Amino acid sequence: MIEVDNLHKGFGDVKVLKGITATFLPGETSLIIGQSGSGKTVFIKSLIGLHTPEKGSISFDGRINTKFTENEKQQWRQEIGMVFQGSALFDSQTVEDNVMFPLKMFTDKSHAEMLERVNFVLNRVNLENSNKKLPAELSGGMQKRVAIARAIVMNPKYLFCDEPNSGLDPRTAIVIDNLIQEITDEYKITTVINTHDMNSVMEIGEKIIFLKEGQKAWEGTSEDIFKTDNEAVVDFVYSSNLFKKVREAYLNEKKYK
Ligand SMILES: Nc1ncnc2c1ncn2[C@@H]1O[C@H](COP(=O)(O)OP(=O)(O)OP(=O)(O)O)[C@@H](O)[C@H]1O
Repeated sequence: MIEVDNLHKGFGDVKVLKGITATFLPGETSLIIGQSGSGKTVFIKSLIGLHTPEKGSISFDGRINTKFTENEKQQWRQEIGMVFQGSALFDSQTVEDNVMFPLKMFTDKSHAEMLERVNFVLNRVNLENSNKKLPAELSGGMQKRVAIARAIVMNPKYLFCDEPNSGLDPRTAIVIDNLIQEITDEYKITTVINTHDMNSVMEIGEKIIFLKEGQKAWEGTSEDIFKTDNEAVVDFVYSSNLFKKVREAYLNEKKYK
């Protein structure tokens, strides 16, 4: 479980995060949404320790990240998996080497043991038989699956994804979303995703946190988002005519049931 308490972060005079409090649970996929500039990236960077809070705290199963000893920090880093925008794979390394990288870096497993784990996670993301391929030989969706395999190879407690669907067609995006959600549930990972993708919000929004100008302006599920009359959320999520119509249809259906 990750507990964020009254998190403040700014740069110089610019206040970006203004007192965010939120809880993220194991086995749950949480989405952070909000307009460009609302602070989503600063929030996720704070969670992974790239920004130090000015005020407030972030605790990982009771351990406050700013109070870690060097050893605890090392341990915690190994408990984190990350999927970045654009997959961030090493272009000159094969799929197998990309996925094996964290194991080489953090463990003293034998090559055979590492390979067994790599094959297990590649199989889990439906990418068997691609070990010797280079990223450039794969589609965008397959590259994302390699990135997910690499993120879970260390069996993380916490998974952070920054725009995991960027650059993917809607169908592939749903496959990736569902994969992240399944893995989260299966291995009871605490997963936090930054997204612009409203399809994701509708599909996998077990918990959605809406940021507005650095504050948590709303929290709920994808069910709740249809029903909410929070103006800022409605404005943001239903800025597309298609989603507006979906919402109207949903509300009408509920009314006549
Ligand atoms: N390192 C930094 N130094 C100064 N200002 C920063 C820094 N990082 C972010 N900001 C500012 O913080 C604000 C929030 O930025 P952030 O990147 O978190 O927004 P976002 O919600 O992720 O936007 P987008 O959806 O466009 O990625 C912006 O005004 C940005 O200019």
